[in-house]
Amino acid sequence: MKAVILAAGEGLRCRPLTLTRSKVMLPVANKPIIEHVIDSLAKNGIKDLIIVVGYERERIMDYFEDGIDFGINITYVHQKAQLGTAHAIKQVAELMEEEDETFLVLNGDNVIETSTIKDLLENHKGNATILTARKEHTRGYGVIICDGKKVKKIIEKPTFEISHVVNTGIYMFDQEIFERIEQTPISQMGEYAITDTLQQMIDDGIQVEHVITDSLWRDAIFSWDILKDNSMVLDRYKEHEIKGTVEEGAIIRGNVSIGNNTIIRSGCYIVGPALIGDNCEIAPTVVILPSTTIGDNVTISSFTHIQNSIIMNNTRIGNHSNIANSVIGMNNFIGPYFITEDKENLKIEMEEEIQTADKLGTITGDDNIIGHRVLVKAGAMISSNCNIDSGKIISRNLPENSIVV
Ligand SMILES: CC(=O)N[C@H]1[C@@H](OP(=O)(O)O)O[C@H](CO)[C@@H](O)[C@@H]1O
Repeated sequence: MKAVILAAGEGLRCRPLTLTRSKVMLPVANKPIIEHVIDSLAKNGIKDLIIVVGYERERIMDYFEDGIDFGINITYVHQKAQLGTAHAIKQVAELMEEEDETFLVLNGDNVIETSTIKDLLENHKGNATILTARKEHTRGYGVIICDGKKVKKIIEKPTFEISHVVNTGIYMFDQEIFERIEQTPISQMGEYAITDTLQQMIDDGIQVEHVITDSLWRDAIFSWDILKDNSMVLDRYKEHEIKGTVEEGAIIRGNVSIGNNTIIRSGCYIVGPALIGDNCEIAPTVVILPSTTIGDNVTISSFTHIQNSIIMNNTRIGNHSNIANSVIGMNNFIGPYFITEDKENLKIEMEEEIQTADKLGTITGDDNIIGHRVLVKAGAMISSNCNIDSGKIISRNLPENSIVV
């Protein structure tokens, strides 16, 4: 059986992190989100995968290549214009062979575990089955009204609460779906939505079923959501290994992974769950607290504290810095005494709506140069390619290529 991963969109609401990579390539537990999906497919015995790519597609294709290193054969299809989920699925029609009676469709930007798709694979019946999950807050999702296994209605992103059963965007379809997609009209949002296709099938009397999962399924809607994804994956992570060097006098507590060629200097205090990649240098007296992931080639200087954060590859952080509840992108050069302020239940304006982040410091994109003694106020985001002079306080979002003097 073939699987199809939809990975063409940018993930606008995850900017500034998605200015340089698509949402599916954002790292969670030191792996792109889409790699968690691919791992789950490979572990469930799926051998053939089609990835629908678009925005920043080279990054995806260069990383996974033909998929052999990831235990699966990958073919790529280019969706030239992002015209919705039904339009994305339609792109793979020509690659389906007669023996592919049914196929699995997944979003590339959702973190899942091996068991998430098991029940769907085992319980698919008829023309279409939707994998659903129960969620307390359903804002931003499609929700489902059902009668037992039978789906009665699928309502895309309702503005009021109707149901706590959400559409995960993971489906089993048979090939009839392609004809159904042809008959799907464009939505008011200007997209061909697979949820409209499914609703039309239901209206035409075709049985659409759902299977509910209790396993991990996390969709990062906003950039700060990857902090929670990261901490949930780290809590479940079982393959901890210390490959690098831990000097005498460094204290490591709980589940901590340390990559090849990484050196943890004497006097460091690291509490897991935490992941540290390859070729990192963690200077004496650095403190790393739970739910932190540090990428490859990262240098952290003395007396710096990091907690519940993601630090991506090739970043340097100066001494006496304090980073909490933050995401710091790739190739950043950050001077000493860099402080991120953080706040709980932070209100952030996005697309003219107020969103709430449970707890957030800063989100910083890639390729920034930040001087010493810079303070970033809670929720302020630094985009990419910015240059910030020493002693500055950043209290609002900085657009790309900003120079703060
Ligand atoms: C039109 C469509 O396919 N909508 C899906 C899809 O929404 P996106 O905004 O495209 O991510 O994925 C959601 C799950 O991530 C699901 O809840 C929703 O119903």
